[in-house]
Amino acid sequence: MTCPRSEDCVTGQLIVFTGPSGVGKGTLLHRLLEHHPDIQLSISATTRQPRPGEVHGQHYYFVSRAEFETMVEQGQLLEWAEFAGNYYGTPRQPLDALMAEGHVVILEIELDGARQVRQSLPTARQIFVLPPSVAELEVRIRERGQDSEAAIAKRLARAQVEIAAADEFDIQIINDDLDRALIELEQAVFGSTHLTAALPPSPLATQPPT
Ligand SMILES: Nc1nc2c(ncn2[C@@H]2O[C@H](COP(=O)(O)OP(=O)(O)O)[C@@H](O)[C@H]2O)c(=O)[nH]1
Ligand SMILES: Nc1ncnc2c1ncn2[C@@H]1O[C@H](COP(=O)(O)OP(=O)(O)O)[C@@H](O)[C@H]1O
Repeated sequence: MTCPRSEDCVTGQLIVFTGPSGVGKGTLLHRLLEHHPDIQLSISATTRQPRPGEVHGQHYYFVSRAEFETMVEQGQLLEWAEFAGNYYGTPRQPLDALMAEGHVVILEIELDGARQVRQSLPTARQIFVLPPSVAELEVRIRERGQDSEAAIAKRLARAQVEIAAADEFDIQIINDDLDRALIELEQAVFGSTHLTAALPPSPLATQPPT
């Protein structure tokens, strides 16, 4: 993470980024990293099968259930959870290295994992992304076309529980208009009183800074 004036910069900042399946987490993070390539995304381990276009070691570490259970037994994971019939977890060692280098690191993880991190790393900033409505969430997850009917049903059922927990998080962002949600995410990550003031105006900002 490079900053024009180090005293204005928050380095080694951990961000937890949570939201129901299909809400737009991956889309928002992809756009955020286009504008802020220094931000690091933690690469999770999962037992889910790769989706078309997903690459081992880039999107996830795709592992077997036995391999995942070994990672848990050996304490290799900062947090882990079962979600929609698969395991997901954050490898501890690569995260520790990125944090030691002073990066802004984002964990894109589900609710149970966010709760574990809230206990173990309470200084992590926790952000929850909400859909404009549950109906819109279902439209998005269906139109994405990457999940079976059974998976969609499990994920939508879980979404109700996750949405009900949104107020546990430091910041809530409604992903209705993507550009506006992205500006809110940028400000949530950098802190509206910290880096945004030190950075050139975001190419995303359509409003003059207040
Ligand atoms: N607890 C935890 N959840 C994770 C991790 N990696 C991904 N997830 C979450 O697992 C859920 C399912 O992820 P995925 O199968 O990629 O589906 P998507 O949310 O529809 O893109 C999402 O809520 C992710 O944020 C992890 O390392 N730990
Ligand atoms: N603001 C938005 N308005 C409409 N569609 C969106 C918006 N944000 C994301 N999408 C679409 O919703 C679907 C799910 O987005 P994705 O980023 O895969 O969600 P998640 O990573 O949270 O599961 C994708 O097809 C994406 O193009």
